[in-house]
Amino acid sequence: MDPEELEAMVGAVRDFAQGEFAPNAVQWDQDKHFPVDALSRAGDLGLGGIYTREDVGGSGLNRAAAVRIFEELAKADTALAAYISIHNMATWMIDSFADDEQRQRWIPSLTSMDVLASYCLTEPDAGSDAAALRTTARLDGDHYVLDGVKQFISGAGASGVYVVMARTGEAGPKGISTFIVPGDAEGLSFGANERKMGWNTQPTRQVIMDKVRVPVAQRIGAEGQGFSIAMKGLNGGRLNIAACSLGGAQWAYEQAIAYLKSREAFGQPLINQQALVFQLADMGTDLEASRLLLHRAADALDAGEKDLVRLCAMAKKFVTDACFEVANRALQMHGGYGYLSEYGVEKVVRDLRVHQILEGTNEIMRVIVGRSIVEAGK
Ligand SMILES: CC(C)(COP(=O)(O)OP(=O)(O)OC[C@H]1O[C@@H](n2cnc3c(N)ncnc32)[C@H](O)[C@@H]1OP(=O)(O)O)[C@@H](O)C(=O)NCCC(=O)NCCSC(=O)C1=CCCCC1
Repeated sequence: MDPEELEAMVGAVRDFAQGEFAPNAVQWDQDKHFPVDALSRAGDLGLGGIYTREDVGGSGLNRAAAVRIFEELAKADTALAAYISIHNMATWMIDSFADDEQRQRWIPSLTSMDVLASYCLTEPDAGSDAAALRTTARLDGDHYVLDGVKQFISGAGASGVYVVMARTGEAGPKGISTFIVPGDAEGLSFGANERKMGWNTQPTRQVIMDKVRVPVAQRIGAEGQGFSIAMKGLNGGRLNIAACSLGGAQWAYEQAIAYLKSREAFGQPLINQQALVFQLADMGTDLEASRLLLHRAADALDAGEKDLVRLCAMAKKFVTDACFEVANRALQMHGGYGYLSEYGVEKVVRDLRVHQILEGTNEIMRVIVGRSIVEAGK
């Protein structure tokens, strides 16, 4: 896609998100409503397979374009943008690692978002130490039989496709494989919708598998390749989540500037207070630095650079931490109004907080970056 086409696409996404998501986001958040109809319209715009190949209905864009798109979506509803990110991650994993027959079977309905997807790695007793997962997939003739529980699964219950990492062999990362489990599989059930601080425009539930039979053909990649597939999905997922933090924080920052210009105190507009303008200077700098690091990492992922894992982890850690602080400061600048739901800023703060925890905590991002620094000596 040439730069002009990309700008047109980003503009179309902005118009769509501002028209469809932004006017409803606060109410959806209050009602804990997952707007699947709006997601279906996002699918019409090509947002179900942003970096999925075009022959199966994907948009075929690169990761640098994807982070632009997630930033725009998140300005309208950060939590819903984050769900779209997860759907894209799961769709990409099937597109990249399934055989052609499976791609043709599953991907077109995912790229159109007629069917939604969930990514199932975390378990009640295996979060940061993902390679310790205990869900099993036992071979039985031409099927695998899956047993186990997945925790904190976005979209669970509403999704029609679950990309599940399960153990087919030895302990540790080499014994894990990846499966496509359809939402109507016998033996599949879901826990209650979790009550959360934020991310209320998407459901989070356990996915419970009790002797779920899945044809061998629905294993994606080779046996034992599942951990690597899951981590490769997460490299891009971490950038998308960072882009969602950036979009949410950029929106909150612009709201704060407008508020400071309109609000008078002590006989003059608040924007005349240098203490506040200095804060805006820090916030604007952090947003720009976040954007630069995010795009550096996206370019590295696009080019398959040797350091891509380190750069994705750096971007996820830096951007989600910096942008949470920006959004929180924007709330403070609104005074008491920042605490009211109708202003929308407190929703962004609640939504962004979890980005420091999920898709690898920011402590795990430091583990990844630290290991790489020690190994490379720089
Ligand atoms: C980094 C980590 C702590 C490492 O683990 P170990 O030391 O056990 O494994 P180790 O020896 O580092 O590695 C094994 C193989 O795996 C490759 N690989 C690892 N990372 C990556 C990577 N990023 N990209 C490509 N390959 C990777 C590694 O090279 C090795 O392969 P090799 O043996 O050399 O052939 C890993 O477990 C991790 O990251 N946890 C965070 C999980 C975590 O992020 N959840 C998030 C779950 S999803 C989530 O939170 C969601 C929330 C909301 C909804 C969506 C999902």
